[in-house]
Amino acid sequence: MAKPVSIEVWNPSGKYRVVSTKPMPGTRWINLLIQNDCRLEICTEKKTILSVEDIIALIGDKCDGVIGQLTEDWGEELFSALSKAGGKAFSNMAVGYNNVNVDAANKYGVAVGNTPGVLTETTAELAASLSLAAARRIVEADEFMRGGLYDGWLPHLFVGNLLKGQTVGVIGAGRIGSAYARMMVEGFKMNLIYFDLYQATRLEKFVTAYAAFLKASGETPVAWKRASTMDEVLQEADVISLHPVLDKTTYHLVNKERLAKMKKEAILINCSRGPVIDEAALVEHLKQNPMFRVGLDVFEEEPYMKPGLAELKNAIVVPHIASASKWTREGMATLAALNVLGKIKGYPVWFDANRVEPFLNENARPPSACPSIVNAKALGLPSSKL
Ligand SMILES: NC(=O)C1=CN([C@@H]2O[C@H](COP(=O)(O)OP(=O)(O)OC[C@H]3O[C@@H](n4cnc5c(N)ncnc54)[C@H](O)[C@@H]3O)[C@@H](O)[C@H]2O)C=CC1
Ligand SMILES: O=C(O)C(=O)CO
Repeated sequence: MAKPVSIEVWNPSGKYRVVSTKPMPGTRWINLLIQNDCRLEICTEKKTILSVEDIIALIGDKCDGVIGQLTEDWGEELFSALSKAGGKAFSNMAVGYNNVNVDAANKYGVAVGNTPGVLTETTAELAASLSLAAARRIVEADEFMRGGLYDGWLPHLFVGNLLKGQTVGVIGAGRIGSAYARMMVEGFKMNLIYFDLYQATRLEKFVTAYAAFLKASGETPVAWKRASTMDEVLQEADVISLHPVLDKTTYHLVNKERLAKMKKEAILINCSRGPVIDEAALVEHLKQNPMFRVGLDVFEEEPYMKPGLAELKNAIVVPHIASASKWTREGMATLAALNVLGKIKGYPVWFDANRVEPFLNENARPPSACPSIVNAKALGLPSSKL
């Protein structure tokens, strides 16, 4: 696409030109921008992943801010183009921003927004769904039914794992990892082992209190442990879910050697980023260990899967849909738009990116702040005292 042909324009006479590289769910984000004197241009090109050239064409000669997607490569070229067009604001419609070169953004003085918090529970719910689906072999059983193979109940038919009393392992116990851990511990009475660079104090308090509740009710209490190494989690847990950010320290965090340390019948879930797992090594491991199961929402080279993965019955694969609930996706769009709008208006940055609820209340005007700017410190942006 040398020049984008299909663009939807809102509020053509608006003072500030804001570009969204994709249509996004809901209308609140559109209304917030146009009520604040923005001319909004939404790229409606029928092409899933826009190239750097496509986005440069969209930015054009004058652009105050861009709302972009995690599929786009926001590096030197795009931040340079945005800066030349007078833009000082970019927001990913995602909490993860491994597609963004923040150093390049800093160089051009462009604020980089992301959308934390609004997708925490939705993403954790998908990780929990994949855990259950893998443990109880739901996808295989569904295919079996639809294939007309069911000819009556049998004692051995699709026998899976009981989660109750087993151990759930979480790697990266931040917002999403902690929410997932709470769901699995409270929902299925699993014990918890986690590994993170930081202590997950609130999560530990929650599991301690829940264990006390179970004990007082005459039930076996759940237990928790903060592992001092990731390998401890891999060796001890029955279900392991990956929730770290993707950076240099987490690239291929789960590789051939680490897979070999896991239990033969373990379940591995990935709703973080594909490259956290060495996917080729995973395919080999799945082939060698038919009782080992995985639930994957993300892939090393999206939208592709490594050869062999699609044929494996012990793998459940879904197309990066962990944050795909209506409320969450509309909220992500709102946060992304408010990041860009806030920077254009010169608003300060919200004091706590973990508490973005005031921006999501549809019945109230959002605070005059940017909800979450990841390079606020580097750019010396003021913080909101609200
Ligand atoms: N599949 C999907 O649709 C979605 C994927 N994500 C991914 O999930 C990631 C996590 O999101 P949040 O929980 O909101 O972020 P967060 O920042 O609250 O949590 C990330 C955690 O990873 C930990 N961490 C960093 N390096 C680590 C390492 N080497 N080993 C162990 N832990 C490490 C951090 O200390 C932090 O606690 C995002 O960065 C994004 O890539 C997020 C939402 C939806
Ligand atoms: O927010 C993210 O990081 C995603 O992967 C999409 O929800």
